[in-house]
Amino acid sequence: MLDRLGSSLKDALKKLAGKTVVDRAAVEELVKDLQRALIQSDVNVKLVMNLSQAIKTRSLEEEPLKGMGVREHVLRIVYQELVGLMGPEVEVTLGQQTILMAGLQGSGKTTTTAKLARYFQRKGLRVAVICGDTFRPGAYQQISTLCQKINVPCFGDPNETDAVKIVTKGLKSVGQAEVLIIDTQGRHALEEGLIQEIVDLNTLSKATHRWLVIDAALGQQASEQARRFHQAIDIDGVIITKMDGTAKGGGALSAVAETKSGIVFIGSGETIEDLERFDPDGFISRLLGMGDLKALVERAEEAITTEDVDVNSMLRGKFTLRDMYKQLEAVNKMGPLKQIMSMLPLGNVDIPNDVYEVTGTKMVRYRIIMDSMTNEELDDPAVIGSSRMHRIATGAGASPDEVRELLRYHKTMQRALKGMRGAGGKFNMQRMMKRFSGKQ
Ligand SMILES: Nc1nc2c(ncn2[C@@H]2O[C@H](COP(=O)(O)OP(=O)(O)OP(=O)(O)O)[C@@H](O)[C@H]2O)c(=O)[nH]1
Repeated sequence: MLDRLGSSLKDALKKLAGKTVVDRAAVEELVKDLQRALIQSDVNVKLVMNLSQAIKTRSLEEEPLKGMGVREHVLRIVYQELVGLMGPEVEVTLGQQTILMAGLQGSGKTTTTAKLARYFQRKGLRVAVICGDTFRPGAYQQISTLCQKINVPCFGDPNETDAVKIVTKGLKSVGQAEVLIIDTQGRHALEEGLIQEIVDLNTLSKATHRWLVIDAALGQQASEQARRFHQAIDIDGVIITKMDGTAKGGGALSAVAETKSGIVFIGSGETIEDLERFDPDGFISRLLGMGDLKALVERAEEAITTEDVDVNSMLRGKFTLRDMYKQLEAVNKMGPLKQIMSMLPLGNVDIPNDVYEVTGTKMVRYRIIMDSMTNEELDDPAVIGSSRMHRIATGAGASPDEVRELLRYHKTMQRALKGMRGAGGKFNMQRMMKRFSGKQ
C-alpha cells in the first residue's frame, strides 16, 4: 500500500529534524529510504534514479528558503520532485459533457462508471449512463443496479450484441443529461476488435472525454495500456482503480504520468463513494503527512452550499451535541468520514474506529433521540444523568442503551477533535502549504 511509502518517507524525514546544516550523509540516507520505498511500490528504476539524483543535488546545492529549517528545505524538494513524478493535474469541468469509458476486463470500469455518475451527481449535475458493454454477461445488470441506487438513469439492452446500436439508441433516449457516461466492454487483452469498437463508439458519441480505467495492481505495466489506448482514441484522462488493495500504486501512477496521460481520479475501494479526484499536489502532501487541504476544502465547500455548516468548526471551539449532528450531516455529504479524516493534517493522532461508524440509519436514530432532549441537554450533554437518560429514551421510543451510545459517541468524537486541535496547533498548516507550493 502507498501508506507504506508515506510512512517510510515520514521516518526518513524525521532523521533530519533538528539539524542545522544540510549534511550529505543524512540526505543520502533519506534518498536511500526513498528509493527503497519507491521501488517497493513498483516505480520504474530509471525514474527512481533520476529522482534520487535530483533530490540529492538540489538539497545540497540550493540555499534553503528564508526562515526554512533543514527538514523543511529537504521536505520541500522531495515534495516537488514527487509531484513532478505524478504528472500534470487534469481539470474536470462541470459543464455539458460525454465521457467514454475505456479499459480492459476487470479493470474496474463498470464500478468506476457508477462512481463517476455519483461524483457528478454530487456536484449537482444531471447524469445518465449508457451501458455499451455487450461482452460480459451481467454487465448491464451490474451497472443498472448501481445506477438505481443513486437514482441515475441507465440505458442498456442485455439482449443486443451490437454496442454501436445500443449507444445509438441510448444517445437518443437520454437527451436531458448534462453528463453522459458511456461504459464500454473490456476484454482480457488489447485485441484489435476491442480497439476498433472503441474507436467507432468514440466517433459515434462525439465524446468530449475518453477516460481510461487501469488497475493499480499493474504497477509499471500500466504504461503499456495507457500508450495503446492513447494511440487509438487519444485518451485525455486516466483513472487508476484499486489503489486500496495494492502495493504497486506508486508504480502505476508514475508509469501513467510518464506517458503524459494525466490522471483524473483514483479508485480507493469498492463502494460507490470510493473515488477521489487526483491532484498531484494533494496526493503527495498526504503521502508526506501534510494533509490534503486542497481536497478537503473542495469537498467542504460542496457540502456547505446546501447547509449552513462550518466544517472548519470541527477543528475548533465548543462541541455540543447539536454541533456533532450538524457536522455528521455535513461530513456525510462530503463522503465517507474515513476519507475526510485521511485528508486532514492529523500527524500521529489516532482516530478511534467507532468515529467512522455512523451510518445514515444511525443518524436518523440519533436525530430522534436528540429531539427529545432539552436545549440545556443539547448544549451540555454532561448534565444528562441516569433519570434524564430514561426520560429521553422513553420520549424517543429508544432504549437507554441507545442514548448512552449516542453520548459515548459524542465523547469519543470530542476527544478525537481535541487531539486534532493539538496536532494542528504545532505549526501553521496554510503557511506551510503555501511555502511548499512555491506560492510564498
Ligand atoms: N478494492 C477495490 N475494488 C475495486 C475498485 N474498483 C473496482 N473494484 C472491484 O473490481 C472488480 C471488477 O470491477 P468491474 O467494475 O466489474 O470491472 P470492469 O472493468 O467493468 O469489468 P468488465 O465489465 O468485465 O470489463 C469488482 O469486484 C469491483 O468491486 C477499487 O477502487 N477498489
